[in-house]
Amino acid sequence: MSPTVNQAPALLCDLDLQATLHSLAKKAACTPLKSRFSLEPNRATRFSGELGPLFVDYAKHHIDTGIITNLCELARQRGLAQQFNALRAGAKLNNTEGRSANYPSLRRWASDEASTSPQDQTIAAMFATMENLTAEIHNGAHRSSTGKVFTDVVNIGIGGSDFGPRLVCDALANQGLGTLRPHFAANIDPSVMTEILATVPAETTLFVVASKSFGTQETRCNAQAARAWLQASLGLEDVSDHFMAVSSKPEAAMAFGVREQYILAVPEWIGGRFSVWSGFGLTVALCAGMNSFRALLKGGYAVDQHVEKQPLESNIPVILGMLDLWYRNAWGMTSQAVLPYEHHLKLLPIYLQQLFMESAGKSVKADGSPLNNATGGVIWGTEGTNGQHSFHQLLHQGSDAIPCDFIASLSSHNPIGEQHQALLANCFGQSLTLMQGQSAADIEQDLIANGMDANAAAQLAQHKAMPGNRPSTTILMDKLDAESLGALIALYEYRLFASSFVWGINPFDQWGVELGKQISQTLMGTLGNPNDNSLSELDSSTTQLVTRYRQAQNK
Ligand SMILES: O=P(O)(O)OC[C@H]1O[C@H](O)[C@H](O)[C@@H](O)[C@@H]1O
Repeated sequence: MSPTVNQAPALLCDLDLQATLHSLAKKAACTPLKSRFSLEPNRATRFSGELGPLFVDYAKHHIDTGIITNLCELARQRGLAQQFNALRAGAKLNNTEGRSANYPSLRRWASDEASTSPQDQTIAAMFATMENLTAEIHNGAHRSSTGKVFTDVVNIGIGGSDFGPRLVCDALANQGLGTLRPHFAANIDPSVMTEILATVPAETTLFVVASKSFGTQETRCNAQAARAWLQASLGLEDVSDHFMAVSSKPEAAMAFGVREQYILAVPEWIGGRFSVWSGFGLTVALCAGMNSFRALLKGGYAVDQHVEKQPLESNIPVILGMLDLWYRNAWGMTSQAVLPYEHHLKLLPIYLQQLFMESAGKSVKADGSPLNNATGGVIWGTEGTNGQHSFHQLLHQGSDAIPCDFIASLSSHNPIGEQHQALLANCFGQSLTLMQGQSAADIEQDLIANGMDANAAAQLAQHKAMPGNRPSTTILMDKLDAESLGALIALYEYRLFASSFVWGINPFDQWGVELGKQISQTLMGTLGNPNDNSLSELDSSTTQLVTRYRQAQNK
């Protein structure tokens, strides 16, 4: 290894995150990414590692050994290891709601590690109910109101009660894991439910109403619509055989009309966007099998083990979390692209949008004091190669550098000729191009060599030049399955925790979504009631919108 890369800057000795990171970044920016590879022949092995069923390569980042040491030292100074211990011990890290966040305990259930703590017994009871409900549907013990075996499951839920099971069911689709067809209704837009109901058979469709609070407007409306449709289609008043519920408020589910034995109760401390590991995975168990659900947890458990046992410097989720913080706070980067080169991970970007943006979209520390640094940025992306014919232009030549995550499986469940090889060639080619770029001088020379006039070549070369030097991570798995998916989700979860804990924010609450809900409830009355005079209290823009809606109803 070259001594220039190995020279670690002095360890961080103060806690002013912004200032210390800036001085580190200033120094790091002097070495272009591609020259880091020539300076350090072992760079790829040094900055990569196995994480359960995943292989993570983070060598194409603006880092060297010294920077990693410094970032980990910062994490240490901010008490990251203690925070992880507290998380595992069930401390109430979600301080604004007085709840713990012990997600590893859910995944431990799928391991051989036995525990008799009261919390683990509650978890075991939840999964036993889940297993029974699933078995009764699969073996036909629980049938529809007309005595038929169920063929379709509609998960009615939104946010954390939708994204997780939707992602997992889509990821495992077409792997021959189950016979029940999954459908997902989240949005309150009536087109969603209408279109699902047009495709499912009333006699053999089971609705899983998934809502932690059982008070969410979208979910209640969609569940009511489903019930009315079943009653009308089957000519029956009692259609309760077609409903199951997953909730932390079983009494509210019962009041809605779900029978007690079909309610899967989930402990209150499990937050929506972390709930795929819990009873909220019921639709996964129904449609892909309980074994797949267990394998998902096992994949997550492998990451728990890694995070618990590895020192910070070789702790992959911690390093990725610190890189998020590095780019956000020291390089001023505002967004992060998630680019799955695997069709069945196409929902990962929207899953991660909720996980990261609802968790780290905060402007105060956990103790309520103001932050003097930026926190979570924007997460976005789509499946490769579609993005290459669209926003990759901005990734390559736009004025903002955006770190990218490339995620791929090494073999396909659906091979056709060399298509999967071509997919991977595109994936690896994109991260290489983002890093390497191409100078205007090289392009100009090529153009002239191909006969272009020197002036025209000089001008065109400016448009074609690629700045390069753009960082990315590549995450590989042998084949997409429940276990690798579980590891992938847990990796992102810990990565989020690492940056959040170092920032000092509470990543487990989401107060920012509440006011909008209240206002839309008020507007619901205003929109529907022409005699409602509260319009005078609204701004002129909102008044205009409400008036247009009212006029449209009278046309
Ligand atoms: O599961 P529910 O109680 O219906 O909540 C569904 C979703 O709505 C809330 O507004 C939160 O923003 C999400 O974190 C939550 O997952």
